[in-house]
Amino acid sequence: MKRRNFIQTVSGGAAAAYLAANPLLGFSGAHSAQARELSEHTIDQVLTKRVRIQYPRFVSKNAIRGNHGWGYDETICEVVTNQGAKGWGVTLWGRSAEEASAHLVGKKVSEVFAPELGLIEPKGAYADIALHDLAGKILNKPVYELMGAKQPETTVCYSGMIYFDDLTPFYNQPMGVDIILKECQFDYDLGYRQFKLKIGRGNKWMPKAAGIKRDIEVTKLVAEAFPDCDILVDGNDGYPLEDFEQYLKGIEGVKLFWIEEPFRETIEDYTKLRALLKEMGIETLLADGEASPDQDFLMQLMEARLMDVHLTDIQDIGYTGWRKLMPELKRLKVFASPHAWGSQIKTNAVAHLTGAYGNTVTIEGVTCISDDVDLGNYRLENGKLIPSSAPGFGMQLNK
Ligand SMILES: O=C([O-])C(=O)C[C@H](O)[C@@H](O)C(=O)[O-]
Repeated sequence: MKRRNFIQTVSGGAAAAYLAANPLLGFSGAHSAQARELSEHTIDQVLTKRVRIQYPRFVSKNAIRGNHGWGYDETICEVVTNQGAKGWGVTLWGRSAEEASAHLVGKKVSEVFAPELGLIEPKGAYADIALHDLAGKILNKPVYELMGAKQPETTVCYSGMIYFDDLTPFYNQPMGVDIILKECQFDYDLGYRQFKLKIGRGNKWMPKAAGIKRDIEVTKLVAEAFPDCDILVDGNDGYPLEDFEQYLKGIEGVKLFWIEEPFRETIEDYTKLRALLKEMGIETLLADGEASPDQDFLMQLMEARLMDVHLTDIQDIGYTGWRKLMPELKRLKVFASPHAWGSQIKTNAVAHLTGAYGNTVTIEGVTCISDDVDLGNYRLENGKLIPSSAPGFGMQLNK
């Protein structure tokens, strides 16, 4: 995976230049007072913990991966200061706990973190999200406010938990398409008004023609049963362009809010897909950049106007990386939707980021249950996710 280093590009001396070029709302005079408060805390510990996250139902396969199951153990980082303040969050993939600990322990919070920027040095990346929570908790502000927004911009939130559950055996028989409708109803009752359907059953799990037929059937059934909801589809890079054309023809008349990662992104295939959509009179958004993102290539896609929504995962470039990316997306007229699959811990954290920066077309919702984590006061209202206004991310570790 190629990671354009968004954190590095704003580190050290470059940080001051970056800040000068990207003034954010709400920081002017508050700067030094916040820095002073953060300087009263010295980091004592950078801990790694595991918390159990459970899904409200079994989550099955997507086009490329087998059953996701009932949940998983999430690795989180907790940062503790000499004053007893604690902040925590999911870690960044591929970043080192040891490096973060060596860099952060013994330093004042203000030396490693600036509210208007995020992490100052990339060495602390493992704790990037935890430091945002910590700073919010010390300054007694929700993270969106820490980043300059008095009130969060609220965004619709889609259910990202609808997998190929029709293929899951129940007493040795696949459950069939009804289960997808039941799951949509379950999510509707939770407050979702957007459903993301996984497609690409023919990539691995069904004969190709039957898989495309099933994808079409499921999409049409959901559209018919929930006319007041948006439908998003995600091929997880498992839908070659020719097959995807068949799928689009099969669902004629169904409005898609977005098409996500139908195939591994290339300029050539996305150019053809754009042309096809135009020819078929289909208006939708093209969302990409989640799976093994190559940020330089994504930039090329965006500049060529072949991608409408940027999806890189929050654990990939982190909070600080996303904060750097957000103004670039606005300049390119591309929407944001930091990918949050995995757990509600991520969904909730993303709601603060998008709450502060806006320009987000929807947020990935993953409803969870956990004995280890109090997931805080987040609400789905009219399909929109309202972030907690408690300090930090407003979530607590139960043990
Ligand atoms: O957009 C999404 O939520 C994903 O594509 C998540 C993936 O389905 C994830 O479950 C995986 O990697 O298999």
